[in-house]
Amino acid sequence: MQYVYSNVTQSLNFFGNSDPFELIEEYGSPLYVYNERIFRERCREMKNLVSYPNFSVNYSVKANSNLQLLKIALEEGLNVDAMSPGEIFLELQAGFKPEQILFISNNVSADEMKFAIDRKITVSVDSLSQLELFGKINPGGSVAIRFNPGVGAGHHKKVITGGKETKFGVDPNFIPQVKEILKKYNLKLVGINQHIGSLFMEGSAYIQGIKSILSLAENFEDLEFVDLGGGFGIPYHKQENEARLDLSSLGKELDSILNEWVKSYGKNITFKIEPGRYISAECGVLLGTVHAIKINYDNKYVGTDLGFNVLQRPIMYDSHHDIEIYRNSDLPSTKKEPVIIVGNICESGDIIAKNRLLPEIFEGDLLGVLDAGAYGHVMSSNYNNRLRPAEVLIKENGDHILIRRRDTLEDLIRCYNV
Ligand SMILES: Cc1ncc(COP(=O)(O)O)c(C=O)c1O
Ligand SMILES: N[C@@H](CCCC[NH3+])C(=O)O
Repeated sequence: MQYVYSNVTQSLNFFGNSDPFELIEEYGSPLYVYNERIFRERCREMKNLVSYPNFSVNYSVKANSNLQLLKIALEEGLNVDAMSPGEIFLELQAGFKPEQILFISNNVSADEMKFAIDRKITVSVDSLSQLELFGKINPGGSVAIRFNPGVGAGHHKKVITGGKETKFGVDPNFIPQVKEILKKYNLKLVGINQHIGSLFMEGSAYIQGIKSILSLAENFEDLEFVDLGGGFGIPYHKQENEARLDLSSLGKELDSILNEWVKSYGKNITFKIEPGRYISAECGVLLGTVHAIKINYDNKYVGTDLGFNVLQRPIMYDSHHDIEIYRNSDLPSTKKEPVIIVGNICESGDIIAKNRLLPEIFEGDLLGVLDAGAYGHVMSSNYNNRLRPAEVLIKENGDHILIRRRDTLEDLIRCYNV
């Protein structure tokens, strides 16, 4: 097999003892492939972000909740956040204890809130009405609150979750009402949290957000934790040598802010962070197959099985993913040309890469979509009644194992009443 374009995965020995053609032959195309070594490395980098002792890395499993990866995160000493009863269910299945889970709820039903409370999982609510609901369900209980101190950041407006234009968090102007509701239901506020948004590549907005949430925390006595949120970015433009987020200087800055703050607060509370993408994006490559090449008017289209049912990020946020080309024949690619890489879904927005300058691609080539381990499979769907791909793990010894099977046609009719 030749790496026709880009050797990012080759230099990482990403596919271990196999090559993409062998994996596709065994598990079908398209296919999500995860590298265990890289996943573990990212867990450790986050754990070592600061030297402040009471520090918890809560993996935000919405990025990738494959059960096998959750078990590895648990082995690495991470805790988790959850956004839904489904995520809680998976986390408990993976072996996390209730005290390792923070349910960061958003507009949940009473039953969903009860689901967490019954399992002794801390619930963070993000509106006054949900705080009232919590108080009615669990008077005298312990609760956390998500605040929105006004700072937002992210790679796209759809993923900015702090500031004035988002549904998330409680506006700090309502702190008096928060206190009234806490008192009314005799609730103990154990923690506060925020999340400014997803994907920052330099730490200034994150630090600004932390300063805001810490100054807000001073309104409350005897907190047990402040959760600073996630959003740590990864370089999606590896083929152009994009720099990594400088974790070392971010960690130093954090350490000095946190140590200083606990001194004035008078208690060594726990600080939590909630990274999702940073933990799982780079351990994942989505493999797909080129089935057709065509020229429509002036555009050259590369037709693949990588529809937006499989990876939604490009259609949803115009996100960039680097693409590698693998070939099992001697066909030469002599020139680079702009191509539009498309999937097999019945919508003209079904584009995975627009006007990408790549060496000539042929039918039968495989493509590797890099950094697909976060918000990849979890956001995939059965649109057009296509089957969601299998997920395979390249273990640390280089062998591969199937960690989620591909959908079957029978799966498509499983929920119908016929
Ligand atoms: C509340 C919350 N925490 C954590 C995350 C994880 O974000 P990221 O994957 O950017 O680290 C998200 C997603 O943006 C989120 O909404
Ligand atoms: N799904 C988004 C990130 C959103 C994170 C959840 N709040 C992405 O793919 O970039």
